[in-house]
Amino acid sequence: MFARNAVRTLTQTRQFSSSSARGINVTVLGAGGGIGQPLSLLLKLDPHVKNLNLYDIRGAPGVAADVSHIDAASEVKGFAADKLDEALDGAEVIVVPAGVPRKPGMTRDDLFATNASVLRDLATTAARVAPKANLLIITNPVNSLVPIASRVYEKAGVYDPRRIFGVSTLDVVRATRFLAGLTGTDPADTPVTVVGGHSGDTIVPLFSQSPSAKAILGDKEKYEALVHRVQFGGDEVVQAKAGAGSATLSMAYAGAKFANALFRGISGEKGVITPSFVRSNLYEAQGVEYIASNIELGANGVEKIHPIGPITAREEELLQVAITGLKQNIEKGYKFIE
Ligand SMILES: NC(=O)C1=CN([C@@H]2O[C@H](COP(=O)(O)OP(=O)(O)OC[C@H]3O[C@@H](n4cnc5c(N)ncnc54)[C@H](O)[C@@H]3O)[C@@H](O)[C@H]2O)C=CC1
Ligand SMILES: O=C([O-])CC(=O)C(=O)O
Repeated sequence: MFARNAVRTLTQTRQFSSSSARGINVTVLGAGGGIGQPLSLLLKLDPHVKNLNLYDIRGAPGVAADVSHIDAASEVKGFAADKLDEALDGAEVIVVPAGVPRKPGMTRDDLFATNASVLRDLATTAARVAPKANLLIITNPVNSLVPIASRVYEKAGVYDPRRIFGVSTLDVVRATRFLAGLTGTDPADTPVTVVGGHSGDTIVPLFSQSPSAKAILGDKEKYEALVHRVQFGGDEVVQAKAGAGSATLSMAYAGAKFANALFRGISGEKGVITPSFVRSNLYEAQGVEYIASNIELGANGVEKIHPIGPITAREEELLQVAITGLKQNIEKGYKFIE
């Protein structure tokens, strides 16, 4: 009796929604890591996924053997270091958490020296083997690595700006959770849009667009503390892990959540809207070619970039600070690739 109920409950409360599931081929690059392992687990549970290829320079076949025993429909395969082409063959969505994480005292930009080459090399192969796949970049610094990947695809003659995403969903998840913690509401009822980039003061939560944040907006001290916590939430985890890395579980959740939104868009669901760091003309006039804002996802990736919408004078100030930081981060990426 208990077992039957438990099984039914598990099936009925699938983690991610699937109004229109169709089989999608997904490859994870960096699947053996702190994010890669739980992310692979969550992708295995997503009913949109048909084939799940797990690649890493270390340990992917083991992770794949483990995840493949889970009783979900998708087929899981593991690929060792010298099998990158095979891992990418036929991919429609590529999720990349490959690279080094921060230790206390480091900024995300300090990861550039190592991760820029990792991303450039993986993107070069992805552009050759699966040029039409959607590329979801989790690796930091996102603000610089999305421009690098874009240039790699441009040089390969296969650039489609609608298909390269910087995953900034963890900022949305944090803003939503932290606000709900203050207001006592269910996070599901208090979504927050976060725009800008993914590091420190380039992260701009738009609490004025969340009705439940009204009381917080009126309390300057509380509001500023909340904004700061969203902008530097990553540091909180890095410090608490004390040298053992940065956010992995919440990031795996955020990565799987964004991937699920993309899967739904690809599968034909209308009105799937969430923030992501993408090529955008919203602030091009100010010299910024990439920025996170709400985007609508569809068959070809980014179907529509939504405007920032009405914001407060303080949010406009935060956005201008973000734009200054983003310009430098993007320029650094471009310089590296040239
Ligand atoms: N976008 C976001 O919101 C977030 C991004 N991150 C970033 O995600 C990245 C990964 O973090 P963790 O999983 O904690 O690190 P980790 O060190 O636990 O795992 C990274 C994995 O990447 C693999 N790897 C390294 N070079 C590779 C290559 N050339 N090809 C394939 N795999 C390769 C490693 O073998 C390792 O298994 C870091 O750069 C981190 O800063 C972390 C949290 C949030
Ligand atoms: O803080 C880090 O280095 C990892 C990250 O991007 C986050 O947790 O938002």
